[in-house]
Parts: sequence; structure tokens; C-alpha cells
Amino acid sequence: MAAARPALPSSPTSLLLSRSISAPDLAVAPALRRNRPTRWVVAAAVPAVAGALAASAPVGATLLRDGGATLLVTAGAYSLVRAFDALTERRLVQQSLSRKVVHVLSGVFFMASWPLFSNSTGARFFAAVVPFLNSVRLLTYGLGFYSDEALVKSVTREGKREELLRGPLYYVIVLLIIVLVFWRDSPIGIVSLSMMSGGDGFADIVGRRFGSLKLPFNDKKSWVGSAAMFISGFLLSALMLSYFSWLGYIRVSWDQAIGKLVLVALAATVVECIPVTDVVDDNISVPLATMLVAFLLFGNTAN
Ligand SMILES: C/C(=C\COP(=O)(O)O)CCC[C@H](C)CCC[C@H](C)CCCC(C)C
Ligand SMILES: Nc1ccn([C@@H]2O[C@H](COP(=O)(O)OP(=O)(O)O)[C@@H](O)[C@H]2O)c(=O)n1
Repeated sequence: MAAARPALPSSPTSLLLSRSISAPDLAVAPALRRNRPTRWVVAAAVPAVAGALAASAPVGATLLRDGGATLLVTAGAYSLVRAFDALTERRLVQQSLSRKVVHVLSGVFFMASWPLFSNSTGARFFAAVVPFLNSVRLLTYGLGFYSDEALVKSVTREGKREELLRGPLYYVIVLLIIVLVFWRDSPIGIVSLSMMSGGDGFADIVGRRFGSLKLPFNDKKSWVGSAAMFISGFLLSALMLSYFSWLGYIRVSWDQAIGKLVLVALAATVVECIPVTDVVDDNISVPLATMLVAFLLFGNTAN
């Protein structure tokens, strides 16, 4: 004798709240028996819609998260530039200092924002939208299609829009490449971005102010500036590797990583101070040199 079927809930609401729901039960709830056409429509639609929602829920949530993170980080980038425009406008910060602080903070904050994005394989492409939009912004304003005094004042030394097409543009293109190629699960991108943003940024900030003793082979750079590059690049790299390791994106064996980071920071510092910046901008030479040495020492794991 067939086992008695469990009593079906008496209404669609209680049907949906019932924990013993299964697809056949969804099709023939008694409250729907009185109206035959509706019953068959619901009988066909409910399992299909339920299945589609169940399948699409993770995808929808991921797209929502990555889209939201992209909007948030884009807004953060815009706000950072506007904030330093206001500070330079009010002469609270010198223009040359403003440029460098934006140089440091935009890289560090951008890297720090990466965990906002989902674990989907497409997350890095959402994150890449931010540097991409900023590169388009720098190009269009640098070429004079549009004008944005706030941008020019906060990220140029002399207030000329053409300056946007060099250091700042190279910088955001490197950010774009690092996100797409390395993302947050490789120490190479994390360390390269740390050296470019933190190392090179503090070399300028400290070197301009305290760098009276110039390097023998480059009178535009100083011992103090290079020391600041080495120390800040090393410390920021270690900090960001700890940050991504703590969040579970990478695993770091510190007994080996420290020595490797010292060598990477040394290589980046040497490249930054040799007189090639007239030929290659150090927003290109420093990350490239760091990527090469970090790849040779770390491979693609932070051990
Ligand atoms: C001023 C900059 C580079 C110039 O470097 P240097 O020639 O003096 O060595 C940095 C330009 C930054 C750009 C205008 C904005 C970049 C924003 C970034 C892609 C995302 C930041 C997000 C975060 C949440 C603030
Ligand atoms: N190693 C370094 C780097 C920069 N600096 C100082 O920071 C200024 C700007 O450095 P930089 O030409 O590398 O600037 P960016 O090309 O990074 O914008 C130099 O003219 C120096 O006064 C330094 O003293 N020592």
C-alpha cells in the first residue's frame, strides 16, 4: 500500500513557508485545484521560476556585489582627487606634495579595496574598470577635449594639463595591468604596486624636503630620498602581503619572504635612482623592475 502523502498546505503562502516543499507538491496545492487553467500554468511555471531563481541567485548576487564595488571605488577615486584639489585650492597643501600624496594614497587605497570584489573569476575585470575609467579621464583632459581644473591642480606639478599624459597616465595604466595580470592572489602585483605607490611616492616626499646630499651618479636624486624609497616600499609591501594573507588570498612564509622583499625593494630603489627617468618614467621602470625581481624570487606564490 503506497505511503500516505503528507497533508498539503491549504494556501500558496503556507505552501511557500512549508519546510516540506518538493517540486510535485508545488504543482498541486489544494487552493489551486478549483481553477484548472491556473493550476496548469502554475504547475508549469513555479518549478521553472524556482529553479531559475535558485540557479541565478549566486550569479545575481555576485554581479550586484562587483558592480557595487566598482561604483564605490570609482567614487572613491573621484573623491580623492577632489579632496586634494580643495586642499591645494585653499593652499593647505603644496601642489607638488598634493600630487605625491595622491600618488601614494590612490595606489594603496585601490589595493586595499580589492577584497570588496567577489571571488568570481570576473571580479578582476570589474576592479579594472576603475583604472580604465581614470586612464580615459586623464587622456581626454590631458589632450584638451575637456577641462578639469581640479584634476590638473591635484595631480600635476606645474598645473599644465599635458602633464596628465605622462606620470599620472602611466601610473593608472600600470594599475590596470597589475589588476588584470596579477590581481590579489599573486605577490608580484601586490609588491609591484606597493613599490610604485608607496616607495616612489615617499622617495619624492622625503627626498624633496630632506635630500640635500645628492647621489654621486644622479644629482636629481638624494641618499635620503632613496632610503625613503627602500624603507617605505619594503614596509608597504610587507603590510599589503600581510593584509592579503590575513584575508586568505595568499599564503606567506615570512621566514623566506622577508629576505626576498629586501632584495625586491633594493632592486626597485636602484632602478628608481639611476638617471633613466628622462628616458623612461619611473612609474614604468619601478613596477617593471619590481615585477621581474619579484617573479624571479617569489614565482607566483608568496613563499
Ligand atoms: C599623481 C599620480 C601619479 C603621478 O606620479 P608621479 O609622476 O608624480 O610619479 C596618481 C594619479 C592618480 C589618478 C588621477 C587616480 C587613480 C585612481 C585609482 C585608479 C583608484 C583609486 C581608488 C581609491 C579607492 C582612492
Ligand atoms: N631617490 C629620490 C627620488 C626623488 N627625490 C626628490 O624628489 C623629486 C622628484 O623625484 P622624481 O623626479 O622621481 O619624481 P617623479 O618622477 O616620481 O614624479 C626629486 O627632484 C628629488 O628632489 C630624491 O631626492 N631622491
